[in-house]
Amino acid sequence: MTETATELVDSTSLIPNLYLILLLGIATILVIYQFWFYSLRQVRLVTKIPGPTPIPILGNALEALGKNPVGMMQKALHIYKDFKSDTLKFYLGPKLYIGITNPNDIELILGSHVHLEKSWEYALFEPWLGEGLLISKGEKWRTHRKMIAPTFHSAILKSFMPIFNKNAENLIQQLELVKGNILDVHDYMSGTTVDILLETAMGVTKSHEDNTGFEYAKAVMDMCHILHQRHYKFWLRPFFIFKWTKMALEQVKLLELIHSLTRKVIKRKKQDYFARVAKGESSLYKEAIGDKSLNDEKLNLENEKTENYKYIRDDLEDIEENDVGEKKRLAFLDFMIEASHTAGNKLSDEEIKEEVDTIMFEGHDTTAAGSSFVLSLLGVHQDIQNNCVAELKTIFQNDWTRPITFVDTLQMKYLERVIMESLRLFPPVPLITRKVNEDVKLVTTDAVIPAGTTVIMSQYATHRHPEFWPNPEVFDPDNFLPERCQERHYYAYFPFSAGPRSCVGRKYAMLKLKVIIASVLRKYVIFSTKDESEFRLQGDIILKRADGFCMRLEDRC
Ligand code: HEM
Repeated sequence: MTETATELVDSTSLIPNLYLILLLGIATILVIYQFWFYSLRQVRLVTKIPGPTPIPILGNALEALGKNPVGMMQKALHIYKDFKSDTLKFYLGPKLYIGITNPNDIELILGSHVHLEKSWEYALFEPWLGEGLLISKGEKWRTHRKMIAPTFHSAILKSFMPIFNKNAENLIQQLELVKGNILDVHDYMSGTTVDILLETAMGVTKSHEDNTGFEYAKAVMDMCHILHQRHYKFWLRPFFIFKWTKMALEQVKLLELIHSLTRKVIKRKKQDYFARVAKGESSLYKEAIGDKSLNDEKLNLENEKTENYKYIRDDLEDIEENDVGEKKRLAFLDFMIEASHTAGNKLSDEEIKEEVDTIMFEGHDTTAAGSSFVLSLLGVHQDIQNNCVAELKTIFQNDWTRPITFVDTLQMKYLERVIMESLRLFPPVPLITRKVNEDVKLVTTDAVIPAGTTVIMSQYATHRHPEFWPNPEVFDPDNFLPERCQERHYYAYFPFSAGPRSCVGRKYAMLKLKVIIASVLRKYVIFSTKDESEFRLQGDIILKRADGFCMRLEDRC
C-alpha cells in the first residue's frame, strides 16, 4: 500500500471511533446523572409515590412539549386518571413536583401556618406586582395581610354597591346592542370587571384622567394576556430568554403605563386623605378594624372563622344594613393610605402601589372567568336558570329594574349556591402551588413530601373527587345546601384557596358576582350554544373555555 492510501484508511477509521467515543461519553454522563439523581434524598423519599417515569436530565418535561393550554389540561387529566392515585409526582429536570388531591392531605398544607410560601413559578408576576400580597412571604406578608384584610371588611364592601350597580347597568347597555346574536360573554365580563376594579381599587373611572383610565384598563388586560402566554410557553419563563422577545418590550411599555398611573393616583389620594383628616372626618378603615388594633391571636381566630368555615355558608351575613354615606365612598387605595397612617402600621407608597396592582391582577381575570362560567352553565341548565329567576321574583316583586341593594344580595341564597357550584366544577384558579420548607408526612399514604418540594393542589381535581362528591360531574347547586356542606370535608372545596393564605377578596368577589349575574338574569333569558360536555377547557393560570363562552341572550318578558 502507498503512503497516501494508508493515511486515507487511518483517517476514515477515525470517524466511527469519534462517534463511538462521543456515544460512550454521553452514556457515561447519563449513567452518572441517573446515579446522582436516584441518590438524591428528595428522590429516595418519594419512590412509593406514583408518577410518569422521568427521563434523564429532562425529567418529565417532554410531556408538556408542544402543547397549548388545552392540550396541557387534557394531558394532566389523563395522567391523573391513568394513575388513579391521590398523590402523584413528576419532575422538571431534577426538580420534584408533587400533586395532592385528597382533602385530608390538602389540609396539611393549606391549613398550616408554616407552609405559606409560594413556589418560584410565581416570580413571573414580580415585575408587575412587586412584593404584593400574592407573592410576598414571611413577616412582610404577615404584616401586610393584617393591614389589608380590614379593607375588605363588609362595611367597606357594602359601600361599593352603587359602583357594582352602575357598572351592571353599563353592561346591560352593551348587551342590548348584541342581544339575539351569538356573543362571547367573557369579553363583556372582562371589561366590566376591570371597570369595577378601577373604581373600587383606585377610585378612577374610564372617563377620568384624559382617557388614562381607559388605557390603564386595557393595559391590565394585555398584561394578563402576556402572563398567560409565559405560563404555558414555559421556555419563556426564564427572564434571560424572555427579555429578547417582542413581548418583553410590550411588557415594559404596559408596566410603565400601569405603574405611573398608580403612582399618580396615590399622590393625589394622599392629598385627599390629609384634607379629610384636617376636616376631622371619621375613618371607615378604623371602623372596620374596630378601636383595638388586631393582635395576632384575634387575627388567627378571624382566619379560622372566616377563611375556613364561614364562606361556605353566607359569608356576607354578618353585615348590618345601614347606609354608608356618599362622602365615605372611598376606594381600597384610600383605605390603604389610611392603613399606612394608622398607629403601628408601616406601608410605603411603593408598597401601596404593589398591593393595588395585586388587587387589579387578582380581582380581574378570576371574576371575569367565574361569572362567564356561571352564565354558561345557566344557559345550559334552563331549569336551574328558572329557579334563579323565581328567587329573584320573590326578592324584586314588581320592581324588576331597581338597583340591587345589599339586603337583596343576602336573600339570593339559591343564586349563591349556583355560583358556588359553578366555582366547584369550573374553579377560575384551577391549581395553586406551595413550596414546603419542611418534610410533610402525608395522611393518606406512608409517603413523606421532602422539604424543598413544590406541592400542587388542584381545585379542579379535588372538586371532582368521587369520594367527596356523590355525582362529581353533575351540576347540582344543592351540593351547597347547609346540611350537605356540614357533612363534607372542609378542604374538599377551596376555589378561593383556604386557610391563613386564602383569597382576601372572596367576599368582594361573591358580592360582585351576585350583582352582575342577577342583573343579567333580570333582563335576559340565556341560551347556551353548546352542551356542557362540549366545553373545551384550557388550563392556564386562569381556567377558561378555549371554545369561547358563547351564548345568545333574549329579552325576558
Ligand atoms: C371568583 C373570583 C376569585 C377567585 C376564584 C379567587 C381565587 C384566589 C385564590 C385561589 C387565591 C390563592 C392563590 C394562591 O395561593 O396562589 C387567591 C388569592 C388572592 N386573591 Fe383572589 N380570587 C378571586 C377574586 C379576587 C378578588 C376580586 C380580589 C381583590 C379584589 C382578590 C384578591 C386576592 C389577593 C390579594 C390574594 C392573595 C392573598 C394572600 O396571599 O394573602 N381575589 N384568590
